[in-house]
Amino acid sequence: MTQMPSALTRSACLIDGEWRKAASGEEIVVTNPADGSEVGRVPSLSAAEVEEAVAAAERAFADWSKRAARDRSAILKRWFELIVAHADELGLMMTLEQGKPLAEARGEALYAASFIEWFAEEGKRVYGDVIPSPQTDKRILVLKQPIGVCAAITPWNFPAAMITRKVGPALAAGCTMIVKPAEQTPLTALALGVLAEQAGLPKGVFQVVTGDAKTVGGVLTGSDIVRKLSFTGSTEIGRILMAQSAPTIKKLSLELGGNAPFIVFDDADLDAAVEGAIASKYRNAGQTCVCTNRIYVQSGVYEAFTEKLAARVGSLSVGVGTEPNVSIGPLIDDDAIEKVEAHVADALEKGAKVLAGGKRHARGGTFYEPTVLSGVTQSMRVAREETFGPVAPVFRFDTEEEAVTMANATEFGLAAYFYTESARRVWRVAEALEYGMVGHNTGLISNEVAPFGGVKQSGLGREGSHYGIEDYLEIKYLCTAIG
Ligand SMILES: NC(=O)C1=CN([C@@H]2O[C@H](COP(=O)(O)OP(=O)(O)OC[C@H]3O[C@@H](n4cnc5c(N)ncnc54)[C@H](OP(=O)(O)O)[C@@H]3O)[C@@H](O)[C@H]2O)C=CC1
Ligand SMILES: O=C(O)CCCC(=O)O
Repeated sequence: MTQMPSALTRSACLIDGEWRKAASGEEIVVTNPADGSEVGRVPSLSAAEVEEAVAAAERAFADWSKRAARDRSAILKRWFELIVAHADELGLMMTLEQGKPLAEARGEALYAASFIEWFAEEGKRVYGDVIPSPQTDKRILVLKQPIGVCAAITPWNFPAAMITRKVGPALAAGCTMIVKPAEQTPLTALALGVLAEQAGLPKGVFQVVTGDAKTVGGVLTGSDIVRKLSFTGSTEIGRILMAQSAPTIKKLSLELGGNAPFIVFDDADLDAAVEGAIASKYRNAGQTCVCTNRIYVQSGVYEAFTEKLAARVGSLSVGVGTEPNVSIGPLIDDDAIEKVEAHVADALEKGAKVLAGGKRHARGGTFYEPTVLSGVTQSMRVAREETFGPVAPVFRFDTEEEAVTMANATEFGLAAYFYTESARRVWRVAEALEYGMVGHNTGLISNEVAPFGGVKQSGLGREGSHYGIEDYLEIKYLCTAIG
């Protein structure tokens, strides 16, 4: 059995510069989704222990926020370099606790590092403003200051990148941050803590706490000291955390569920569209909030596109992420595969047809065959709910207006994609899609320089890009009389 990389593996939480177990001795067992075997254990902290982390973050903020941005940047750069230097070990760790194939996992380690590097630079460019005053004896200035102690609650699908995308801007801005990773993937979060220590981040600036979600989340949302919460995960939990944050009027960044449409017009380059659909749909076995959830294809190319897509999907290999040339690993757990099965069963009952896959993979466990369904309609569950698995339901449409209407018929608004060779259509469709991110002739849109985030019930705020650091800054207006 492949072992976790020992130099980065911790079974204790990083609190106030110390590696601490739960006083109760309680632990959470972390398993490999490929075979259910145990890959590690982490503490299940009590509320009081999480409160200690909050107090330590407040103490650390006093010094960290006062440092020159250049000094914070130098430490973050070292952290970035260490993450890059350990990309292989971090990749292996993610494959073992999350399941994604090694190449994807290593890619995530580098993607995660890119947010630290980017915000190490952006932190030096937090500019204020001088506003022309309506009165001659006054001057009006705008200062930007770090919000204070921040908390992050992160998901299992990107065990490293969803942490660094939040911690990078927070720390660069001068905030301190406590992270609660998902119970399925805490080891990568703790490994980032090991590298943060090596980089010289002062104690209390970046802390990782593990434990029961309601207990930890209750402390982080209830605390008056925590001034901001950043969450990536389901819309359902986002709503709960928003409500829990209301009494203390916390600032919130919420990256929630998606239901991404992928529209292929008659004039699209079909081969490019098929490759885009493969990249967007089957990345991380379909377990990404920006993964295509619904494919809309115009009538003139419907048969040609679905045929090509099904043939290409047939070439994807399913297997354990540590095996060579695997493109699709296991789903995260039983709930995930049961949801995929239920969505496929519902579609088939209502008249859809299987063009590829359509059932659990012969390997057993939570492996599911990459699937293509044709003859899909808006009445099916796959049209309304995020499947979060390797299933591509293909819908048919006739007009541009119809495609846009169907694409927008959802409470979600994270990512959308469309393929067309018409320059006129690019503007019309991009502007009409009610989404925070739109890919034209591409199925991959995420990187550290672009603003990631959604509209409607997909969330609040933007991560990455020069906009991302604003979410960790307060504006202070200074009016000074000079007369
Ligand atoms: N937008 C996205 O990127 C993601 C979307 N999803 C969607 O959500 C579905 C369910 O996935 P799931 O893992 O359950 O996602 P959740 O939203 O439940 O989990 C995300 C994070 O929230 C934490 N959490 C859960 N409940 C609470 C709570 N009451 N208070 C505080 N923190 C809490 C989890 O902790 P713990 O792990 O300890 O329970 C985890 O750290 C998926 O099928 C997918 O559709 C899932 C993950 C990411
Ligand atoms: O599912 C998510 O929330 C993570 C999105 C990964 C990406 O940055 O593309």
